[in-house]
Amino acid sequence: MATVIAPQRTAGYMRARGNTADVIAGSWDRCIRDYGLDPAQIDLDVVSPSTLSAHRDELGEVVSIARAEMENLAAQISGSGYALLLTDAEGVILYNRVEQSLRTSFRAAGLWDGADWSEGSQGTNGIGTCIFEQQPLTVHCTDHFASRNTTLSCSASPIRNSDGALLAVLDASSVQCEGSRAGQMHTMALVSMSARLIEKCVFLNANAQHMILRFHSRPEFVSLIHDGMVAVDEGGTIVAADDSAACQLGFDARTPLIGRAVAEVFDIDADILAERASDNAQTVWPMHEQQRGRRYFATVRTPAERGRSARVTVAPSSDSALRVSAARQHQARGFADLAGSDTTMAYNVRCARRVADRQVQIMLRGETGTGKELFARAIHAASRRSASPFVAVNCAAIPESLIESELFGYKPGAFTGARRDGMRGKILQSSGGTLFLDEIGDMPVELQTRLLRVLEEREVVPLGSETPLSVDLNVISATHADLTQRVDSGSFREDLYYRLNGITLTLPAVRERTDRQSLLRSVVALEHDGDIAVRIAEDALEALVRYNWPGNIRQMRNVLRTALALCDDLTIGMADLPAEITRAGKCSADSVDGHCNTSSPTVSTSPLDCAERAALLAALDENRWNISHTASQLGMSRNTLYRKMKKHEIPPSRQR
Ligand SMILES: Nc1ncnc2c1ncn2[C@@H]1O[C@H](COP(=O)(O)OP(=O)(O)OP(=O)(O)O)[C@@H](O)[C@H]1O
Repeated sequence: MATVIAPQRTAGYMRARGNTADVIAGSWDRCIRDYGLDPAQIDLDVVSPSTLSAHRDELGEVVSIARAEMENLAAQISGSGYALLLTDAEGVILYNRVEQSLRTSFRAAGLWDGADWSEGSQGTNGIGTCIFEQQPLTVHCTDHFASRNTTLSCSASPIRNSDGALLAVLDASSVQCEGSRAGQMHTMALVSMSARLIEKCVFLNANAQHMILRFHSRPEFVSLIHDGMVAVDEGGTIVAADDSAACQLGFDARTPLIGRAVAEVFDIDADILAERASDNAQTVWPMHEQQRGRRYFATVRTPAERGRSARVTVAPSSDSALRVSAARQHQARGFADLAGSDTTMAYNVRCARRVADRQVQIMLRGETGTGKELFARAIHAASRRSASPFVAVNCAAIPESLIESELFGYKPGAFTGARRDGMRGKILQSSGGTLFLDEIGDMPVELQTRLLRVLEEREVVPLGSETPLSVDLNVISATHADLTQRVDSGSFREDLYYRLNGITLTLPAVRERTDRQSLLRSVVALEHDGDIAVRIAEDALEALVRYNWPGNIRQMRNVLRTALALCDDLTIGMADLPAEITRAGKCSADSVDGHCNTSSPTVSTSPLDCAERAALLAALDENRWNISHTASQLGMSRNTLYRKMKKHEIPPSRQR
């Protein structure tokens, strides 16, 4: 018998059918052709309690990891009328998180433990279609195939195991079809972030017996949801990798990474990894990828049998980039503290003081961790705006789909998943004060257009509203990238670039600063709040000054914080510093840039050895510290090169 589709729904279906690539149209097609479903005749299948319990057992600890994250997510969307659901890969709901007052309506809609929401059973729906497509998606109102489900709006994201196979689905559903499909983007982004976080925990637990390398091109993103993770066995072979690792390294899938030696992919091998692995994996190391020499930062976690218990679950307030960014420490420091005796910093402070109150938009440039945000806070504190808020937004840390609502805010009920009372965006929150837009180069182009309009018209229109609100906006922006290149490539609007760039101040990297000693002392003072002064032993101070600090002041703070915790009698010595830094201290006084130049007092001082060492360093520099390229230029194997570097105490990656 032919499937009958109600007339008002046929039009929507036919429109969708015009686009065969559309996932909803594809799903409707399957419902009719493959599953033989009739939209008016779809009943709910519910498994028995014993079958439900068997489904839960099969997923094991994934259920408890997911439940912990669902608590966090529920706190974020509370009051928005959404239920959170966890299903297995067959579409059976294993666990629900629904507010007490909404339980009856969700139960009536079939969004309850034991119900089967696979596509073959319920037709097109968030859970079932997500399982088929294996990608995050929203199925909104009449996108649903079954007539009985057209009041639902569901955003679902797959959860994969460490081999990439589908394990479960996390879904946020509403039983009241409100707003547009596009309005679900906010909910979709939150659900996807939670699903990624659950996958991270699953990956760590599944590979507890291996070393885990977590990496990102920016040090502050290491150990957060966007970092790449690879598991490496004792022999140095990559045994598992996640999608983010593959994507950062330029692969379409994880498979090309599996089975490869870690030393083929990065300029590190199993020995170096084992040396760097630690229980808590707090130390962030620089390393380079072999193919193009791209630099990353990484932590290495010890295998479970050598470290403490390695079972991982989601912390009560999970570590998404958003939350961490908000928690960053930025104790106020005035210009006087920041300038030091470095001439570039002194120039920056002089310029900033002059323009702070002159309606000149300041753009700060500098490598990561050079103190751009702290500098922006100092500008704000020195300006007439200091009594009003300083509001910081890191455009790179917020998923693209959330930047708009974060910046411009939204009206109550602007989209489902939104807070009931709406939200004043960061632009309005900063009115009268200063809006600090960090990593402005990562702002999507459409939002650049909206920001430009706000800057020109001094009015902001929150999402879902038509009423403009006036705003007294002062923007300080920051970037580590060369924005002129982005302007040339069309990914950054030229008019916005000139609007924001009244003056550019470039903060020097630590290795370029001439006041490294006083900077170190100032950071120690900041980290140690007791009355008694902390001493730094002479050799330790020399090593700290000589090291070239790729992560700049942020890395300096981390190293000194650990050293302060480890040191005896409030004296930081060589033993309290990481090996990378003490190696720098062993170099001769004429070393350059924190790595040894031609000789090392701890190894042979024979002229032949010194010459070999100098030749190795020159070749490594020439090849941007790419081990494969250097080895092939010198006509030796990578292993021989590593052995020689070890002999001459040359660290495996240049600390840039
Ligand atoms: N002069 C300073 N003295 C002491 N600590 C500092 C100084 N400058 C920066 N810091 C600290 O270094 C860390 C990094 O600073 P900040 O976040 O301002 O750098 P950033 O350049 O904005 O980094 P990113 O580009 O990665 O966002 C912070 O913890 C900050 O408090």
